[in-house]
Amino acid sequence: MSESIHVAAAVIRATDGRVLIARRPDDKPHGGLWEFPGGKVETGETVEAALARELDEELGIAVTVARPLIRVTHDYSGKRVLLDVWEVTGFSGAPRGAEGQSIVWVAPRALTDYEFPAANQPVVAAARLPDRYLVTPQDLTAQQLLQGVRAALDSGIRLIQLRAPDMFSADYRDMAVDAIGLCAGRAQLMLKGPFEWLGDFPAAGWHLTSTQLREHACRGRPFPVGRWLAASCHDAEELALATEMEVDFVTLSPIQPTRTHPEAVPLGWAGAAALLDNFNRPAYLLGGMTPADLPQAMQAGAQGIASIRGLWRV
Ligand SMILES: Nc1nc2c([nH]c(=O)n2[C@H]2C[C@H](O)[C@@H](COP(=O)(O)OP(=O)(O)OP(=O)(O)O)O2)c(=O)[nH]1
Ligand SMILES: [Mg+2]
Repeated sequence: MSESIHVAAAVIRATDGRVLIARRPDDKPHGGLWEFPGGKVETGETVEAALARELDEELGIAVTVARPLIRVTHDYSGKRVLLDVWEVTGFSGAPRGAEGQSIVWVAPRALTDYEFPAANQPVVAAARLPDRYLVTPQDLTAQQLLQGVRAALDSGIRLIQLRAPDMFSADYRDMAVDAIGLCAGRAQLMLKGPFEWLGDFPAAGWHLTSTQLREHACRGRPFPVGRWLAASCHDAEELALATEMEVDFVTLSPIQPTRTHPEAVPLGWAGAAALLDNFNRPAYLLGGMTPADLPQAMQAGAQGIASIRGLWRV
């Protein structure tokens, strides 16, 4: 296959969280579909320079703050595109459709109402997901857990995994119901438990263990898109299974040595970056991460960090 076309694109986020999308002109490839503004990186140009140039040309704005969000490789019938997507949170000027295209500011959850080119599915997921994924600690009472979830919501956490491996099943299920109620309208809750419970909590997303992933990946997604599906991955093989199963996002671990899994060999930053280079979906780095690690996690190609102790406040 010929070399891929490198494209710089922007998820431009306003202070109220809404994202700017543009309608591709009818006479261009994928005409009429919505897109994240951007265009081809020119020879000798850095991605950041291309991003700044395209957003000036297409929207008349000057980028001041941007960070790497996700890189997606996609084959359009023999034409390979590398979408290099950056999140832009600072710019000067008022965006307008400088090439005559329609533009619209959309709430993240409403992005799924718009039709994008095929490569964009993981980009839309990345635009909807936050940069921190809280995983709840073990060995807590239900009351302590719910108190911690409340504190996390108040501190701005928007994605939470209810992990309670030592809890009896009935207690976990009760707590799941309470946690779903607490998170409603404020955060996305992800449950982790026996595969047979999948259908019992439709308001919650589902986070598969790597064992469940290995066992069930060949059958594809267990439920349609629209409900979040995630998986725990530790190596290239599991990331490939996550792609096969069409999960929405993954955790990749361990990055650093951790107390939870002292025996596991850490991937390190370089190991994580190499794995993510060949993976097309949002990934949270897990294992010894704190919010201070966010910039480095993003540079490594991750959506952000997942953490137990690094994000738990009580
Ligand atoms: N900008 C952008 N391009 C996308 C997205 N999704 C997607 O598949 N693409 C593809 C379509 C094109 O094949 C390629 C980028 O093309 P483009 O038409 O924006 O390139 P450009 O701004 O340099 O335009 P031109 O000078 O070639 O007219 O990437 C997206 O969300 N944003
Ligand atoms: Mg363009």
